[in-house]
Amino acid sequence: MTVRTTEELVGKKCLPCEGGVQPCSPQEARDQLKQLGDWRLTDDAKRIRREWVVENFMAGMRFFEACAELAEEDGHHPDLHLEGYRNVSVELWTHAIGGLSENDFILAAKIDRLPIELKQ
Ligand SMILES: C[C@H](O)[C@H](O)[C@H]1CNC2=NC(N)=NC(=O)C2=N1
Repeated sequence: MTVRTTEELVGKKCLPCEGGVQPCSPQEARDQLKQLGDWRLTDDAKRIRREWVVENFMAGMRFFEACAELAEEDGHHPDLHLEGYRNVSVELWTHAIGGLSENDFILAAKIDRLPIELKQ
């Protein structure tokens, strides 16, 4: 997988993924993550995850709504978690291949640009 800048990723659209392609390697993922916000590679190297603390529960739900609109637009969907009423985390992986593809980094770059009401 070619490492792309945030600008390049934001300018791309997720491609339908029907499986049959190799997930990107942990090293490729780590190299690509350097271009993004505070995303971490999960221990199994199959997903990327970012966390935020938002102002309140509804701020979390508004952020999820914005993520959902992105996902529907791109046809690629995050795992969304809202725990302890203000702890938001988003996980991205490509289900069809059981690991990471460029789609995940495209969506992460776009999520990084969404408005979010962080806890003051
Ligand atoms: C055809 C289309 O690519 C699939 O239905 C999409 C839908 N959204 C998806 N989202 C994620 N995260 N992984 C997938 O493999 C996936 N597949």
